[in-house]
Amino acid sequence: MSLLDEQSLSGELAQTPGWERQGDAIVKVVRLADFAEAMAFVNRVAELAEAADHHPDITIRWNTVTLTLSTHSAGGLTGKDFDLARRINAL
Ligand SMILES: C[C@H](O)[C@H](O)[C@H]1CNC2=NC(N)=NC(=O)C2=N1
Repeated sequence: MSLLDEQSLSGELAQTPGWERQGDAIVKVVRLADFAEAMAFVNRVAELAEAADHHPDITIRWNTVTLTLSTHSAGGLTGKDFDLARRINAL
């Protein structure tokens, strides 16, 4: 999977609402009702990540989940990140 150039990144971001670029990654912050809902959401993300064999960095602070996606093996953003981001958006 090859790194996306700046023009492709802009196009992908425009099709991936709720995610913002942070350097070599894209980030989404999701607020749930409470910690239990945050954990349930993270577990659904985990299922998608396992199915895709592509895994976000995840932090959980009570009801707030921060997902960070980057393709570590490529050293930056690839189509895999945006594919998974859009699957997460569809949850
Ligand atoms: C062996 C396995 O396919 C790799 O380690 C995968 C797993 N999940 C991954 N997730 C992410 N975000 N980047 C990777 O490069 C990556 N590599």
